[in-house]
Amino acid sequence: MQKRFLMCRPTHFAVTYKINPWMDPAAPYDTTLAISQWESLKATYENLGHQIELIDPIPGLPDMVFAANGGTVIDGRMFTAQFRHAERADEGPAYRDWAERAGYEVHDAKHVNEGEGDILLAGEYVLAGTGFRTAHASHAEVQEIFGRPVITLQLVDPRFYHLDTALAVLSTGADGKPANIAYLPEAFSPGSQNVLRQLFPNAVIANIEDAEVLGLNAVSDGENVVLPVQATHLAEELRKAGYEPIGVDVSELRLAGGGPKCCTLELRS
Ligand SMILES: CN(C)C(=N)NCCC[C@H](N)C(=O)O
Repeated sequence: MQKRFLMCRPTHFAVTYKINPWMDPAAPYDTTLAISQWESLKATYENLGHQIELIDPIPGLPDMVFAANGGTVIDGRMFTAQFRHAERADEGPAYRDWAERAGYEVHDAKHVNEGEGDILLAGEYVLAGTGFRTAHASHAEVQEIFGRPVITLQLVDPRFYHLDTALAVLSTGADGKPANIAYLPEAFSPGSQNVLRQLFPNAVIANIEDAEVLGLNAVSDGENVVLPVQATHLAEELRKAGYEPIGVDVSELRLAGGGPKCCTLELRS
């Protein structure tokens, strides 16, 4: 199923502050390598037939490459992001302006939420993470704006601070398969694990080694799943479940705590 994605070239990528456990401002990073890894990710999507839109990177916003945090776009409406940390605050208006210029109906967030980092459409439900970044109060905003049932999921491990570091949507229901996900159970509270088991009895279960290379930060079109090449166990499980795993190396971006999905905001008209 062909998709439309918004991406941001990591021209100004850097690790100069620490807002998640993956980031170490004292460690070396390589912006040139980050750019070439990102170019390969973009080419991977294009080879799969997906359409890519680009937003201009802004100097001084080193995490802007993580476009998935820039908002949530469903049914031609954008719910804007409001970042938890001051270091990323200016990204919200930048993505908002892009959406307005592109003709989306823009709905401004009243509460902290980090876009598709924590808000994922999975069939008839919107799965919404909370615990580290996105405020629980924003889940009600999402439900009101998109008119879809929102399922709150409680994240419990600071390494998996966004929902899309612990859970990937594999099929949406719109791609001819029943909605399905892959996830790391222990990244969620016991109650949330029960909810996920009930809603997705056929989910692909990842292990901690997959999650530790951000393997669940994956992008699926219902058939092909683009994921970090280092997540070999998850790739095998996906293959067994009938998906085609496509490994990409975005290890330089992992130094900031992001993977393929983080670089990819889905635009749903
Ligand atoms: C799942 N998504 C979108 C992400 N995990 N995004 C990466 C954000 C990385 C950034 N340094 C931060 O900590 O906000």
